[in-house]
Amino acid sequence: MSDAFTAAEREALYKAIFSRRDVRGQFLPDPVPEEILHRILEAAHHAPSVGFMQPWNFIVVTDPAVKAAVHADFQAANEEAAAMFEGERRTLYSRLKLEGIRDAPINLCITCDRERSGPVVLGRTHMPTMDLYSCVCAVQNLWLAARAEGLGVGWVSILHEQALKTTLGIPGRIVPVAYLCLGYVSHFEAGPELESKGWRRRLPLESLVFRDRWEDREPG
Ligand SMILES: Cc1cc2c(cc1C)N(C[C@H](O)[C@H](O)[C@H](O)COP(=O)(O)O)c1[nH]c(=O)[nH]c(=O)c1N2
Repeated sequence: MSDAFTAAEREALYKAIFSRRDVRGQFLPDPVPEEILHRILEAAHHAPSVGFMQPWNFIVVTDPAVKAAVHADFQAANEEAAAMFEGERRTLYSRLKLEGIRDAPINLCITCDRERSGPVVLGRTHMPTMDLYSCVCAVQNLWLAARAEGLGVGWVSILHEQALKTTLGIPGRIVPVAYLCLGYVSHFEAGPELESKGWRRRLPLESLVFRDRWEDREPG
């Protein structure tokens, strides 16, 4: 058997990549079957990790009371965030829907245990944040697998780290990397909502690619 993907397999992978969206407002209340949740968590668990550290944990939140508490944390942080923008930009910011915490049937916090495999980790010695980046790889695996399952995912980072830790009872050494809203959706948008709502456009790829060395030019 060849190690290469067939054309259809390749297409399916790119379809997941290009049609994955950050979902905030399109969640349906339909329950997510346990075996599907398990499949996407397995996908996350098969992410690469520095020194094969596998520093992640997955806190699956379904209790409406816990979701409501996280939503209150979001609201407090979001008011602070809105105040950082001026004039029209603030008005636009305030109109954006930036979370689906209470609408999504499942919320999922992906955390990083920075001490999982002892103090010396193969590959992390000179770049200590690599364990955190490994957890982000797990997030992306889950996000793409969810898309292939027809499930939407939305990442909510408008939260104070300590407030989230307190609300979820996360111990001191553990870092919450991603708070995700997860569930079936009415539809997937064709492109990023921040683009369709006029917040920011996708930069042209060519403007971001350098050859051999850093080039001193602005993207876009
Ligand atoms: C680390 C990180 C953190 C956040 C996000 C993403 C990532 C990678 N995004 C989603 C972000 O806005 C979105 O990915 C981009 O706008 C591109 O859109 P698509 O993901 O392609 O739909 C996001 N979106 C949102 O509405 N509220 C949020 O708090 C965050 N936080």
